[in-house]
Parts: sequence; structure tokens; C-alpha cells
Amino acid sequence: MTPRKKLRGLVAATITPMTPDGQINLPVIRQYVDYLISKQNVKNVFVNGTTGEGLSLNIQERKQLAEEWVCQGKDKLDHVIVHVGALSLPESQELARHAAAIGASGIAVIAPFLFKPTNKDELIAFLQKVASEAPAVPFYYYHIPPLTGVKIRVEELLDGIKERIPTFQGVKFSDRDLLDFAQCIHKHEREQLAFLYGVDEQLLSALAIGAHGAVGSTYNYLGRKTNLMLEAFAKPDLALARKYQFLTGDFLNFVIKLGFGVAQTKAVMTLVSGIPMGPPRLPLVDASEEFIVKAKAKLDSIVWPDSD
Ligand SMILES: CC(=O)N[C@@H]([C@@H](O)[C@H](O)[C@H](O)CO)[C@@H](O)CC(=O)C(=O)O
Repeated sequence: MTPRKKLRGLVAATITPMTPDGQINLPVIRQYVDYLISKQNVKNVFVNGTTGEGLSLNIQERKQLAEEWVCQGKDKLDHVIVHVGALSLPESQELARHAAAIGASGIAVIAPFLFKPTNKDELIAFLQKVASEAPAVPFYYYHIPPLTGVKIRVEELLDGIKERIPTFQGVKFSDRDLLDFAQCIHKHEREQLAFLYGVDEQLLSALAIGAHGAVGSTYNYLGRKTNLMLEAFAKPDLALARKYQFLTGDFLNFVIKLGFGVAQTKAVMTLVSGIPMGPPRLPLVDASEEFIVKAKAKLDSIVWPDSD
């Protein structure tokens, strides 16, 4: 897939649909692609990331999912970014070569998080070994310290990164440290990079400091509302943009208090889209019936500015 457009705007961190017995449910991807485009106005996806349970899948499953998204997204989606990070360097390299071979429009890599890099040079060395396996594919660093425990500041990581990784194209920044994020944007203003924010409930703050877009789980089912927030911000109509952020925040605040993670995201997506996302894979367990009832009631109670 040769991207015609720069990576901008919303990117859905895709969920991995599974059958009730826990196999990946590939036939659902076609419907999923159409749903994202027609109902959520989202035309970029990030496959096999956190929301996609990428690190809980085996290599074969990850390849099959990547292929299906690229194939079903052909001439429909703008970007299919495949997350190829793994704890094992050879596995990550194999996934990178595979993503290149199938025509993914980008690859992303998370920091290894069992044996962790202890400094910037160790992390770059790992990222470089993966990126070099796909020398014609844009490369994104996936920063998610709340899950990896790797807290190397991105601002420092990016210093000189282009010399080591010529395909470096940007960062998916899933952390609340907006000072670090702002410094990345500020220091690389002149380069054609994409700084994508990954804490959906704080996206408006990230837009204010120059985020080029966002990757997140909620854009699967709140993509249309979040796109209206982006439009309001661009106008600029900050009062309206805030309304959307407060309302999506109100929903997330509610479900986070109930206990919210990938399993619950799967349940909410099934509820909203009607597409069966199935159960999560252990150690995650299904969302409770009580959670689903309460989440639905909360979503139904929200009065959005565009439905006035
Ligand atoms: C920790 C986590 O899962 N963060 C999500 C957010 O989209 C998150 O679900 C959202 O902000 C709600 O808290 C994304 O940053 C993860 C993501 O993009 C991915 O699945 O690759």
C-alpha cells in the first residue's frame, strides 16, 4: 500500500475480533473496515497494538491479521500501520519483513518490556534492528510507559534518531506527559513527522500543543464524535471542541471507575457497532454483564452537541 496522504487525523487502534472459542475471527474484518469508514469517518488503522492484544497473539495470527487488514483496506483505508513489536528481536524483525512484503503503510514498535532497555542507546539499538528489516516502510516508535514501564523520555530518544533510523516517521505517544510530547513537536517542527497522541480523554490538550493526530481505542466507536471535535478545534470553535472532549471524557471517566481495559473495549465496540468482537484472550477476561448494562446506559444518556 503506497500512502497517498500524510498520516494525520484519527487512527483506530483496532480490536482483534475473536470467535467464542478464542480463535481470531478474520471474516469480520471486512465489515469492520466498512464500519469504521461509513459510521466513524475513520480511515486509518493501527493493527496488533495494545487494543488488538498484539502481544497475546502468536506470530502466525499477527501475520494473518495484518494481511487481512491490508487486503480489506485496499482502496478504502488511507493507512494501515502494523505494530510489529515483540519481546524477541528476531520475531519483531520477522514481523517487520512481513509487514513490508504485504504492503503495510507503516510499522510501529513498542519498547521491549520484560528485559527493558535502560537507556536511550539500548532502545534505539533495538528499534534500529527492527526498522532496518523494512527499509522502505515508514517507522513509528510506540511509546506507552504505563504498560511497558520503559520511561525513557521521547524527546531524548528522538535526538539524532534519523541518522540511526532513516525511515523514522513519528511517534505514537500513549502517555500523559504533555511536556515531553510538546518538546518532541517543538524540536521537530521543520521535519515531516507525525506525532500522534494516544490518551483519548486528553486529546484536546494534545491538539493545543500541535498533535498531528491520534491513535486510540475509542476511535473505533467514538470516532465520528471525536472527528467533530477535531473540526471544531480547526475552525476554531474551542467551546464546541471542549464540549466533545468533556462528553467523551464523561463516558471514559464513568467506565474507568467501573474497570476499563481491552476486554471492556471489546464489549463496548460489540454493543455500539453490532460487530461481534468476541472475548479477549487470557489473562484478560470478558467484561461483566453489569459493566455492559451500565456502559450502555451511560452512552445512551449522553446528549451530543450535534444531536441537539
Ligand atoms: C492504555 C491504552 O490502552 N491506551 C489506549 C487508549 O486509546 C485508551 O484506551 C483510551 O485513552 C481510554 O483510556 C491507546 O493508547 C492504545 C493504543 O492505541 C493501542 O491499542 O495500540
